[in-house]
Amino acid sequence: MNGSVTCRGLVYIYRLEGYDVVALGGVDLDIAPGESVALLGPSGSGKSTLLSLLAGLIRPAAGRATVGDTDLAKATEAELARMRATEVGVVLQGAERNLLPYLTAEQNVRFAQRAARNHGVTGLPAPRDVLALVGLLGVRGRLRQRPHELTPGERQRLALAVALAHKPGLLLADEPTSQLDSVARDEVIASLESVRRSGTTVVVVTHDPQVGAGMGRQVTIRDGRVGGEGSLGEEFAVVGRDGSVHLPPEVLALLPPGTRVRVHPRPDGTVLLAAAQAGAPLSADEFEPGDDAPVYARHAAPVPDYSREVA
Ligand SMILES: Nc1ncnc2c1ncn2[C@@H]1O[C@H](COP(=O)(O)OP(=O)(O)OP(=O)(O)O)[C@@H](O)[C@H]1O
Repeated sequence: MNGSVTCRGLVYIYRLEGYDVVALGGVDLDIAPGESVALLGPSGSGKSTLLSLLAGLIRPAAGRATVGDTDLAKATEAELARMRATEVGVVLQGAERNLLPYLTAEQNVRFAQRAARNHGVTGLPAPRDVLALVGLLGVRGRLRQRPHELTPGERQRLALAVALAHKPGLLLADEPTSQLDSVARDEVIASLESVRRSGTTVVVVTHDPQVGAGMGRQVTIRDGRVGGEGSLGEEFAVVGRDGSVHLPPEVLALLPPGTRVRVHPRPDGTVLLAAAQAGAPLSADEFEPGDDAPVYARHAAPVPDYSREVA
């Protein structure tokens, strides 16, 4: 597997009782094989959701995403399970969640290879080699120690080793340095760099600028969309199952809840028109993109038509 990632107009919606949360509102992103990328952005911007999608743990609501040769929207459950077992390594937030506490470091890595073996993968690396890759081999006999006997930094590197046990083409790590001191953090950054040098694509969600600086490229996610690095520079809103539209925050600031808007279909898209002042006349004909817009048309926002794509 070549470890590449492609996302086009990727949308994910959490369906909750009575309302939807649009976690990703049209992500465009390309990651080349062997790249290392930090996903940065404020809390709640959709970073972990994107990671879960790339890991094949959840499915896109709309848009396209491919990891290597796997089309994440079209793959069957069995194909996604195979991808997870053979091609993608995932480090969940919190090292302990990735480790079995009663197994030694070496046994943890060996255990993590079982799923790949069950899928017929042969020629897996020796656990010692995987531990060496993340810098854990030869550290005071760590091989035979259990997770609680390791330092926090070593535990996190063991979590990386477990995710790499089946030699995946793509490593996805969610906040691998949270709650580590600066020395341990630097060790983890060095391990990630060594993983990248081995040819594995590395995608890391992080709040830590130092971790971001240690990656080859930083991609910022804001409000469920990729910043200037990878987007087409368009703003997206998504039509929910009940027909409601979740507007981007900057548009919501102009059109607060309760605002009356006219929805005007046009050949080139759909336009929302809202009066700036009570009683101001509304006419879709008066809105011409690029024109010196009248005051009420400044609030017009073209909304891409996702209604056929969102199931
Ligand atoms: N299981 C869930 N159910 C409902 N909404 C969710 C769920 N998980 C995340 N969300 C919402 O989806 C949006 C994106 O969340 P996500 O966890 O992907 O962001 P994040 O950038 O990883 O945040 P953080 O940096 O805090 O981990 C947020 O509005 C969040 O509240």
